[in-house]
Amino acid sequence: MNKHRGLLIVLSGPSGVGKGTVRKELFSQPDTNYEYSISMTTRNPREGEVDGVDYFFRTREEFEALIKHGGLLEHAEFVGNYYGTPLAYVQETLDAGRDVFLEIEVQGAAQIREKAPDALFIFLAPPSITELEQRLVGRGTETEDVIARRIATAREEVEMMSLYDYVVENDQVQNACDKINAIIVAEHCRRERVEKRYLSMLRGE
Ligand SMILES: Nc1ncnc2c1ncn2[C@@H]1O[C@H](COP(=O)(O)OP(=O)(O)OP(=O)(O)O)[C@@H](O)[C@H]1O
Ligand SMILES: Nc1nc2c(ncn2[C@@H]2O[C@H](COP(=O)(O)O)[C@@H](O)[C@H]2O)c(=O)[nH]1
Repeated sequence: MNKHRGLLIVLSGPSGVGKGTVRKELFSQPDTNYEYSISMTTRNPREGEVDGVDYFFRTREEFEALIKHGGLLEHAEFVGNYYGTPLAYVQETLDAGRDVFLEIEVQGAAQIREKAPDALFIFLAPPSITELEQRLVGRGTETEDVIARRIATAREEVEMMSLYDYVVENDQVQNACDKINAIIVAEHCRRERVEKRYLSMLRGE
């Protein structure tokens, strides 16, 4: 069994900022050594999305049953659909000493702040709200009405960025990935230093 518990990494930010794009780029790198937690949602799959790969697509009844049975680490209702993080996978992976990467919206991140304050919280910020809107329109996956609701929500979400450990602007995908990787490495080093200091204190050094 591994001595260390894995690190829980939470990447959050408004819809359309590029969380999924950045996450896919991070996970396409051969030396990535954290695991992606696949979320559950009640929204309909977009073209090309696969159940069990992009999301676990479930009905509202199935999702609500899981909430009732404590099967989710966090969950939120976002623009009319439920989204949540299955608890068992996160627990098992962290217990096995592997880092887990979550890509979630801000209400869910706030719940994790309460339950797991030692997680690492990174807010992915857009260069501007205008650019955010252009990205959502350019993605072409939502109706005008849903885009307007997501932008209205985004205006509130960006107010929350000061609650995060780090804010990374997604100006260019590769820049954002490099910064996120550097933050994760730095966080591991910081934790090692804290642990060493604590152990030497216990030994009375
Ligand atoms: N740095 C960037 N510069 C320009 N366009 C980008 C950048 N990052 C992502 N995009 C584009 O913005 C759109 C939204 O990106 P993406 O779907 O990754 O956002 P998201 O934050 O995961 O959205 P959601 O939260 O709705 O799932 C996509 O069309 C993507 O190609
Ligand atoms: N609180 C959670 N939010 C999640 C989770 N998985 C994804 N999301 C976020 O929801 C919105 C909308 O996603 P979309 O795929 O419909 O565009 C976006 O901000 C996602 O990051 C989750 O498990 N919990």
